[in-house]
Amino acid sequence: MISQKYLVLDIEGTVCAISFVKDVLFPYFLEALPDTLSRHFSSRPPPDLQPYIDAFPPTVRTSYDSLYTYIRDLTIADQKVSELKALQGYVWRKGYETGELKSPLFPDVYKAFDKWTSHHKRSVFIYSSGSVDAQILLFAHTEHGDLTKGIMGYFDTVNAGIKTDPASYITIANEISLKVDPKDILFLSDNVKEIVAAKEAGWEAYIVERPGNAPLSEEDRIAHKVIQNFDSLI
Ligand SMILES: CSCCC(=O)C(=O)COP(=O)(O)O
Ligand SMILES: [Mg+2]
Repeated sequence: MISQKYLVLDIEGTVCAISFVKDVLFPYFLEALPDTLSRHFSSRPPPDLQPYIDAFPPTVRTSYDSLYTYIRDLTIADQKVSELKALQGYVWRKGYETGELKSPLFPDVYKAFDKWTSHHKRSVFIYSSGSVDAQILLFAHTEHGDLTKGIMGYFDTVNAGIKTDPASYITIANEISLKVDPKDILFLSDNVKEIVAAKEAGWEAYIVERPGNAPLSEEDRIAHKVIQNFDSLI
């Protein structure tokens, strides 16, 4: 059981496997990309797509080919840039709404959410490089139903900042409550640089070591608390 009232969770490598993002979500996006861009470059471009395309640099928006190559390369390189993340969320919406995409969260996550939100009166927030829209879709369409009722707020690189910058965690703490003691917030992530940034902001932070995550060094294990699931936190 934890003492912190506020929990802030990373997504990829923490509540779901990296393979779900790399082997399911990204391929879905890359497969849908040609059709999405063709519609944008057609004689009747969908108005709701326009702002997502406008966010890319004007020099690459000049033709289908240059925009396609630019976005494909960013995706393959797993660049955490906000315009790419926003477009991915736009494209994934259809997959989630048709049932083609379902988020397979680790089994302990469902159990922990239930306990934290219904019994223990913890407030759960999400902080991911994926866009807020993409985060909401992921939690609304899990293999065990919609978890969004238990989530108090969502943070991404647009409304909070990059995840390796301590200033982002200060922004989030202020959004949670201006009166919050940073020690009362626990951040869980697979990424050691994010854990370091959160701790610099005064938060408690644990590394989550899930199957398929990047290996941790001995120094990481000495410097930080490492957990393999959420069972010890409920
Ligand atoms: C919620 S969107 C899917 C995951 C994603 O695109 C991503 O970049 C996740 O990064 P995280 O910060 O959750 O490790
Ligand atoms: Mg992660």
